[in-house]
Parts: sequence; structure tokens; C-alpha cells
Amino acid sequence: MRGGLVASARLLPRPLVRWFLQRRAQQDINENMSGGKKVKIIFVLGGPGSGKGTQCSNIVEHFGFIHLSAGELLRAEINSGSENGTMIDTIIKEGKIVPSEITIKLLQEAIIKGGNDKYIIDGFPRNEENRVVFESVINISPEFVLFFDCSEEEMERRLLGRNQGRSDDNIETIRKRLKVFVESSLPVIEYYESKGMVKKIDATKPAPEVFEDIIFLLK
Ligand SMILES: Nc1ncnc2c1ncn2[C@@H]1O[C@H](COP(=O)(O)OP(=O)(O)OP(=O)(O)O)[C@@H](O)[C@H]1O
Ligand SMILES: O=c1ccn([C@@H]2O[C@H](COP(=O)(O)O)[C@@H](O)[C@H]2O)c(=O)[nH]1
Ligand SMILES: [Mg+2]
Repeated sequence: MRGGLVASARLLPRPLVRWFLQRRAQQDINENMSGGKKVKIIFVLGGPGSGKGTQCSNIVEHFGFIHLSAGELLRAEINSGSENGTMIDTIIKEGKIVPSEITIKLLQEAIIKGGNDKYIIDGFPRNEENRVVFESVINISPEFVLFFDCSEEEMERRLLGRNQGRSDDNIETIRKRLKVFVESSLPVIEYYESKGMVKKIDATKPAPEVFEDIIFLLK
């Protein structure tokens, strides 16, 4: 049924498709919330290697959030052999940003599957288009944004030492990711800053100290 609907949607004008997706996303998320609780989201943003994933694991352990890493969801999509897998793989290797519709659909599905009312979303929104489409389709504003502020030198050093076999942890892609972060992702942080929604963390400190600062901010 859903496949048929998606196929028919290709024949419709884009604003109509977006309206349809928005209605369905809101309905799906609302229907799947236990006790009708409002879903709360915190965005965790920062440059590549700033320590988002490391600290999100700590946050999950201590504060009971579900952690959704947009990058992890995209890598899982590649490994699942989905029809978009090859395209996503190429984009990640180039350090570029995957089209909003793909990432948002994965996030929406994960939120529904999670069945929780508290999510930390790590590494998303990556650009202004991501932010605007997420807000219009999912229609949830973050409670606030946790911004991991870290020097480029330190981020590069961490990524080169990460050793997790990621296809984008090589010096050429790392430099591209850092450039994309400055050009496309920082404006998103600036947008939320202008709304007074950013809590900034000094992410250059050692990991245990960073987490102490996060505890202070989340309590
Ligand atoms: N505060 C820290 N000090 C030193 N090393 C750290 C710190 N936090 C994380 N690391 C290490 O740096 C590397 C990158 O950390 P992590 O994967 O958490 O970053 P990330 O922001 O999620 O990166 P990406 O955006 O590429 O997914 C890992 O090897 C991690 O162990
Ligand atoms: O919203 C997103 C998140 C990630 N990407 C792509 O994935 C890689 C890796 O992301 P990490 O957060 O570092 O795990 C990123 O460089 C992008 O290519 C994306 O397109 N959109
Ligand atoms: Mg990460």
C-alpha cells in the first residue's frame, strides 16, 4: 500500500507531495506516542570529530534519551542494500550532504520505531534546507541545540585516530567535511543562536570533563 502511494506521489506537484508527507508524518508520530506524550528533541551539532557520538552515548546512559545519529542511520541504509545505498555511499565519501527527504524519512521511521518521547538527534540538521524541511515535515522544534565547539586542528587529529574503518575518515574527505561544516552547518547553529536556543559546550576538553559540562546543562 505504502509503495503504491509513494509511486503515485511522484506524479504529483512537489508542494502537494510535501503537504501529504507532512500530514502523514505528524499522524504517524502522534499515533505511535505512548500516552499521547509530546515528543521532545534535542539536536546535537558540532564539527566532524567534535565528540558528538561519544557524549550522546553518555547522555543515553544517564538521562534516558534515545540517541539517533543521522550519519549512523545513513550508514545502516547503505549496509541494508537499499536502492539509495550507492548514492548515499558516494555522497558520504565526498563529505557532502545527503538530500533532506532521505535523511528525514530515516529519522521519522526511527522516531516511530523508538516509541519514546525523548530523542537526541546527532549530526542533523546539516544545512538550512535540512532544518526547514524537518520543521515543515516533522513539525517538531528542538527544545534546544547542544553545540560542540572544537578547533579544526583537534577534530582532524581525533578523526585520523578514530580507527573505526569509516570510508570518510581519510585526510582528503576530512578536509571536505570540515569545509562543508563551516559553509553549510554553522549557519544552522547561527540560526538557532539567533533564537536563543543554543547551549555551547567546550568540546576540546577531555571527554569526562565535557560530560560534566553536559550534565550541568541538562539538569
Ligand atoms: N573529548 C575528547 N577528547 C579526545 N578524544 C575524544 C573526545 N571525544 C571523543 N573523542 C574521540 O574522538 C573520535 C571522534 O569522536 P566521535 O566519534 O564521538 O565524534 P563525532 O562528533 O561523532 O564525529 P562524526 O561527526 O565524524 O561522527 C573518537 O575516536 C573518540 O573516541
Ligand atoms: O544529516 C546528515 C548526517 C550525515 N550526513 C552524511 O554522513 C556523513 C557522516 O555523518 P556523521 O554525523 O559524521 O556520522 C556526513 O559527512 C555526511 O556526508 C548527511 O548527509 N546528512
Ligand atoms: Mg558521530
